[in-house]
Amino acid sequence: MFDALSESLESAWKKLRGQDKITSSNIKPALQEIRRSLLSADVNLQVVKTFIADVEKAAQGADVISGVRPDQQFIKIVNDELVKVMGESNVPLAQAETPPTIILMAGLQGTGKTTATAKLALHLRKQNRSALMVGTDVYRPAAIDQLKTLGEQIDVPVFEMGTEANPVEVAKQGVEKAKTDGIDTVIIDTAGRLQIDQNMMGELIAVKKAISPHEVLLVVDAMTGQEAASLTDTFHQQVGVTGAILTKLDGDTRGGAALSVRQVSGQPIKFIGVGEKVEALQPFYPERMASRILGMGDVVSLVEKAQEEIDMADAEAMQAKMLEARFDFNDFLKQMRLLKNMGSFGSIMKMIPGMNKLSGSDIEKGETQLKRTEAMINSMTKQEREEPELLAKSPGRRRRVGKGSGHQEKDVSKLVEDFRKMRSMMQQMGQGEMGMPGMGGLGGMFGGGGGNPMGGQPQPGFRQAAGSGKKKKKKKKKKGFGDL
Ligand SMILES: Nc1nc2c(ncn2[C@@H]2O[C@H](COP(=O)(O)OP(=O)(O)OP(=O)(O)O)[C@@H](O)[C@H]2O)c(=O)[nH]1
Repeated sequence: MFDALSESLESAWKKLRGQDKITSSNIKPALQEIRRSLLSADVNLQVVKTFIADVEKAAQGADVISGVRPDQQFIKIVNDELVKVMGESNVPLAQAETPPTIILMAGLQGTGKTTATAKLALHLRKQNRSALMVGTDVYRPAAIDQLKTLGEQIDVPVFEMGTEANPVEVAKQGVEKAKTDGIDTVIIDTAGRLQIDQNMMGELIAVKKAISPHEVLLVVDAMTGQEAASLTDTFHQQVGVTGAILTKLDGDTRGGAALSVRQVSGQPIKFIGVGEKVEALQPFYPERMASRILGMGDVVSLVEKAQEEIDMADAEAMQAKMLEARFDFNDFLKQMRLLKNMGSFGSIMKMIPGMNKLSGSDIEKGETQLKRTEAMINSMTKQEREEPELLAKSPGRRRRVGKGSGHQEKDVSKLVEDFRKMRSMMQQMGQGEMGMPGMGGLGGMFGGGGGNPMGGQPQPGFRQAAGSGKKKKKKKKKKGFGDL
């Protein structure tokens, strides 16, 4: 089934490919395919409709990006919207200022509530946080036994009062026990029913009222499919949930429930269950789920490709700016952030030929300098970032920026001077000299030539790169830095 879908989606993209830009009419066939794809991934119909409307809106507002084909741009828009709807990644559990943190588990029978209770307890234990699990399912003796077995397995205590007790009382006393024992987090497992039923809801509401939990986690079986939306709605309306755990994602479901749960409740999915074992709990990452819901490997690679093209178009625009000396502090900051996103300064430096012998203290100095530079740029006005000459001309402005960022006027002065030198050097450089498009900015940041906004020693190799002699280029190779 997925293959057939993949083909029809692919043909929809192809139709878009020949267009000049995205328009509301030329994306219609592709939208139809996405709609079909989401429905077959078990996303609720209403949720699909809202999502398609959002994608249409985002596509209409999209600018033409030179060098990027409309189909690539559009698929990226779809992916980004999907990620956006599914919210933040890796949202942590609530933590009470004064322990114990109280977590109430809710959900239908068989969704994996008890297993998820143990998975969470183990997750907390791994973070050196102590946990107590409380079994309030008095209707099924097997439920309490299951919790006790899991508790022994992960070495986490279980509080229970047998099958004659009142669940609200068990929950209250469980919390008291956690307080007395100085436990960090108490997780209350509750009884489920096969379907929503008022007794279950009434009991959950009463337990919640009695213990005022910091977190109410709805456990949803990812195989639930279309039902996930109405189920989430009922739990959220009646009990109020603060997050969800989506279980059984190790199965072959496409995970459309994730989109429904998130969109209906507006609450984050905090974890996913990926197996029966207690270790099989993972943080929720919207990007991964978006790929899974879109379902097809080739769609994922299309998104990656689209991302690459967009980055490349951006890099080319940046390079054109450098060559025309229009490169300003905003661009510089962007390059710095790009560098940060790529990983630690040290790990990137080590990837540069000839730079792998940098000592730990060199790397530390570089990192500190990056932070200082960023702080100074952040203290500049919008106009100053766009026109560095303003700072070059005015000691008053430099003093203000220095003060705002915890530096002295002379530091700002040096940054501006180095930046201007670097920029004029960039202008002199031909594209061939820069190796990869867009990398010139990074070269400058690593302390290019006479201008060195990093504050490190000028790099002879880089300065030579500005020249055009072949001999000089050979020499530079040895030093390595100019290879950038
Ligand atoms: N494959 C898979 N199975 C899971 C996962 N989570 C739970 N299960 C299994 O699903 C079944 C039901 O899990 P339970 O934890 O007992 O479900 P529950 O919601 O507590 O059910 P009640 O106690 O009856 O309300 C068990 O066989 C679990 O091993 C998961 O992430 N993946």
